[in-house]
Amino acid sequence: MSEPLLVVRGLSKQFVSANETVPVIEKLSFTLGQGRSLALTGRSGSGKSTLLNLLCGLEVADAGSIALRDQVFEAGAAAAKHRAAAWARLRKQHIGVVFQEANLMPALTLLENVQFRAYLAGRDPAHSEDWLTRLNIGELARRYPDQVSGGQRQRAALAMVFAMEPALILADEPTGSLDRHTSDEVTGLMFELQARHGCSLILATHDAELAAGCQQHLDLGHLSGV
Ligand SMILES: Nc1ncnc2c1ncn2[C@@H]1O[C@H](COP(=O)(O)OP(=O)(O)OP(=O)(O)O)[C@@H](O)[C@H]1O
Repeated sequence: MSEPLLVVRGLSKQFVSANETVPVIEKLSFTLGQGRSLALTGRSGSGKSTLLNLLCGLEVADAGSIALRDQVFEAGAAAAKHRAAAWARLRKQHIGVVFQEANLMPALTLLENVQFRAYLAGRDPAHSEDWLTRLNIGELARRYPDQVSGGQRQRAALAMVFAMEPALILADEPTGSLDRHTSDEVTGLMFELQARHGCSLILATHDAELAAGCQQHLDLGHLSGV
């Protein structure tokens, strides 16, 4: 087993709305080694997106702890402001997030989006155009996000993540809006990057083939007994 990058212990999260409490993640524990990939599966509503949000600090857990690189986040322990700042630093430099909606800056071209993401993470932006080319959108580098399709935006979002050379990639249905051929290419690239740069990968997916390509598997539907 490689050195652990991420150690999750007793993690719980519930949502409280006007008339009900929805327990989503209950006492979840798992470890992900450096350079390993983990498929996160489970039926719709089983908590995949919620867990990814917890793992990058966009949601706060009710109980448990998350240890990532040299940081330990205990639910309720550290001051919220300190915790938010530590998560923001991790997201800027070490966690690449690819969620269902590609999060590009509308005033920047695709190339500028990738360059800016690399720059923010302290990486050399010189390879940005290569990443767009490898994702088959090199010819769209100088277009703005609203001048390309949803699938092309998603590939640009992946180029941004690759250009920042993260320690951990969190991907929520990253190939959901792509056709099978492009999806296979993008997935291949993700696994190649993982192998070559030793970054770890957590993929929330409904795609059994994609899940089977990962080294570890966490089925949230199974864990919560649904
Ligand atoms: N902000 C919120 N307030 C209340 N309930 C929420 C909130 N966010 C998510 N939920 C509920 O938490 C549960 C888990 O949602 P989540 O989006 O994590 O599921 P998922 O497994 O990612 O689903 P899908 O596969 O459909 O994307 C669902 O029942 C959802 O309705």
